[in-house]
Amino acid sequence: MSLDMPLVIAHLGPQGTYSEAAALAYANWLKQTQNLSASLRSYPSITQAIKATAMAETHLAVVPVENSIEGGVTATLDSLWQLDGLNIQKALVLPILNACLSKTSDFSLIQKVYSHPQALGQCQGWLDQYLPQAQLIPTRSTVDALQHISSDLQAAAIASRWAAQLYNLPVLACPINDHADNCTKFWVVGLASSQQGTHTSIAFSLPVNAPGALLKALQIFASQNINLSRIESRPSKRSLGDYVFFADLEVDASPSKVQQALEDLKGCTETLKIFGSYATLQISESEITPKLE
Ligand SMILES: O=C(O)C(=O)C[C@]1(C(=O)O)C=C[C@@H](O)C=C1
Repeated sequence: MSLDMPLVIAHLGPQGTYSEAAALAYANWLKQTQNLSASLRSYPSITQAIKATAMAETHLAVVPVENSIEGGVTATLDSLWQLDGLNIQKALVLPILNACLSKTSDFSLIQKVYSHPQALGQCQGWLDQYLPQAQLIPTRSTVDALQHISSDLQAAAIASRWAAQLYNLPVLACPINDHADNCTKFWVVGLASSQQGTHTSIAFSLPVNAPGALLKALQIFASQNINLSRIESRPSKRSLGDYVFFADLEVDASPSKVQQALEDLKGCTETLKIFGSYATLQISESEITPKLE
């Protein structure tokens, strides 16, 4: 990969996923603010998109990290814990308006609903109310769900309205997410170091599974008056009850205090990963669906 070549951005594909929309919004932002051109490259899984960037096959990856209804995207958190060298360059927050797509307009005919597990979870209440008879089937992305409905009148898929438009499929209902303000945060990750921004993200494991071990780590932030805007645990996969903790720290007012806190944190964690500091871009519905009225 040479520095002269246009930026390549990895994302979960195929064409028409929310991840592609986030990657496009970021590419547009790069063009407008830095006159940089970027091309997108789609991968069959979030893990593969992140790995491609860790191995320098692409410059960046745009991956979902957290949804306002469903919470953390485990493939992203687990990959960032396992791989080395990646830093968060930017966070993007996208509104997510899910649509129910099907070739039938008769709800009572639908026996199967396909989608990405995050999208199925975001519409759980709607599915229970309108399609209680349907079996919910997870797919690798919202767009991967669409192949199942092209010839099956008993199937529906959950995807975006622009995916419906792109693949010429009818929208039965939209939006169907259980909360109107449904949004997903994406991280732009890359190998470059990132030191400026409003938030710093970290992940750590504890040396002992003993009373007070987590408290001791968190006390460092409390005593430096650093607010945590998110804390989340994932199984370490070593043994039952052993966890890795992911935290986002607000750095705005006090980058030097955060620096000091991270130094102190090294002393009471087993492994500490620092993913860098970054700013957040809010993307509006009109920026990601330019072709829809
Ligand atoms: O399947 C897609 O379209 C994706 O981009 C993945 C994904 C996710 O993993 O959270 C992205 C945003 C939405 O929350 C739903 C699904």
